[in-house]
Amino acid sequence: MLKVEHIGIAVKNMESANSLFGKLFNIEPYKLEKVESEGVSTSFFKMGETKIELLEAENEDSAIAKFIAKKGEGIHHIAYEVEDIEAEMKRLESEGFQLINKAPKKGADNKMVCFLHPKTTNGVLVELCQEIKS
Ligand SMILES: CC[C@H](C(=O)O)C(=O)SCCNC(=O)CCNC(=O)[C@H](O)C(C)(C)COP(=O)(O)OP(=O)(O)OC[C@H]1O[C@@H](n2cnc3c(N)ncnc32)[C@H](O)[C@@H]1OP(=O)(O)O
Ligand SMILES: [Co+2]
Repeated sequence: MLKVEHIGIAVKNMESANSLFGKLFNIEPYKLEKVESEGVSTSFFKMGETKIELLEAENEDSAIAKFIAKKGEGIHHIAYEVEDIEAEMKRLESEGFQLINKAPKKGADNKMVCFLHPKTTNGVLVELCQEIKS
């Protein structure tokens, strides 16, 4: 794994969260992007070598909606950048980590992603991200 690519934070209202984190960081988000397949809208703040990703649910089936209903707003996941997501998925599965999605899927911010189940990662939802090379 190369670095912490982003930290995902679940928020109820993107507009107010963007305003709050914009004041906190004293910067504007560099990207607002909907990911239909995940039922989320996202907002990214660049923080040095890593990013903060705000996530708002677009529908009640969204993982973010369920998370907020159960746990409230807050840190949702940690994403790591990897060179070769398929190789990492194979390695991690052989190490006993549970893959939530068995194949990489298109995520936000030009990445292919997959998720590891929190019950196999000490309660922290982990996302792997590989940059989609143009
Ligand atoms: C891809 C776009 C973007 C990007 O960066 O590119 C994103 O990051 S999208 C982020 C939103 N999408 C996801 O999170 C997809 C992966 N998540 C899932 O598949 C589910 O949320 C899952 C499997 C983690 C939980 O599923 P579900 O909510 O249906 O089940 P439960 O509520 O029963 O949870 C089971 C168990 O896990 C605990 N849990 C749930 N979410 C989290 C979390 N974010 N962090 C830590 N733990 C979590 C939950 O409390 C349950 O534990 P239990 O002890 O049984 O209460
Ligand atoms: Co993410």
